[in-house]
Amino acid sequence: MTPPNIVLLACGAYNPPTNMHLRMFEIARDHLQRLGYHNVIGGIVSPVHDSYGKKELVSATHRCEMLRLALQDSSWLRLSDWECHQEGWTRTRLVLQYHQNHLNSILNSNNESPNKRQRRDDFLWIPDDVKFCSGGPVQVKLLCGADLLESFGIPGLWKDDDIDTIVGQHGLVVITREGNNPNKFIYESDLLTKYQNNINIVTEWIINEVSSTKVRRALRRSESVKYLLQESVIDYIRKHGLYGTKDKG
Ligand SMILES: Nc1ncnc2c1ncn2[C@@H]1O[C@H](COP(=O)(O)OP(=O)(O)OP(=O)(O)O)[C@@H](O)[C@H]1O
Ligand SMILES: O=C(O)c1ccc[n+]([C@@H]2O[C@H](COP(=O)([O-])O)[C@@H](O)[C@H]2O)c1
Repeated sequence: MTPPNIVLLACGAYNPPTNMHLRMFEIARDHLQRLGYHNVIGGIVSPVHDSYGKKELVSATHRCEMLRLALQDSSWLRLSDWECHQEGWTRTRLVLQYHQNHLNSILNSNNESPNKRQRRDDFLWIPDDVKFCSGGPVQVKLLCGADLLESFGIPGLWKDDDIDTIVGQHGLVVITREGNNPNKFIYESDLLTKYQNNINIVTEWIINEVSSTKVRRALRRSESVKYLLQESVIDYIRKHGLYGTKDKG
């Protein structure tokens, strides 16, 4: 059987997007390549809908615009504003399924008519040097930090069925994060242990505890955030006076 082509999808608030949000994709792809998966063909960043209602969340318009700027130099990562344009918040399982179905339907129509490929924006981001037409379908895996994995254990937050589908059918790539212990968390969960082969833990040795919360705090206090975010994102934040930067020059 032809192995599936892997697309990594990360979801979150991106309020604002930090360099670590981008780095996650790079270290995940490196890790998978070292394990012999040379078929990681793309990465999707999917910011959450405004109605998710997280503290201090700026509008999806701003978050999408900041992500667009942050991703503009990447050849293999793209923003998806699909989640933001839905009527309300969408569960992550459905986001993964939407993208997987969407990419596979493009792939199928692409097989029928190669010219169609040129016309589909969605496809243009897949690097040309990737042997995408190996025939395998696309499998969209969830890329997340270890804190998101551990949020599976918060009572009532995620549906058990959704966790089953996300881990069993899509798969997880988890980046370690200070203060979390994903291996122990998996060990303590029967469900996650059952699907252990579908979970890749990527150890981030260059510990980088940047978080959007800390960046917002620094901005509010007029402290520098240079090198934590892309320059273009910092300019955007200042231009629009986001996160308390209004009137601070
Ligand atoms: N420093 C980091 N190390 C590992 N994963 C991270 C890091 N920062 C963010 N992530 C991951 O990025 C994804 C998107 O996260 P999110 O937008 O909630 O960022 P955040 O910095 O954790 O935000 P906030 O501080 O506002 O809660 C999540 O899977 C999260 O675990
Ligand atoms: O699908 C779910 O049930 C689910 C439950 C909690 C959080 N999520 C997603 O996890 C992402 C990060 O959420 P948070 O609260 O850790 O910033 C965000 O994209 C949410 O849509 C998803």
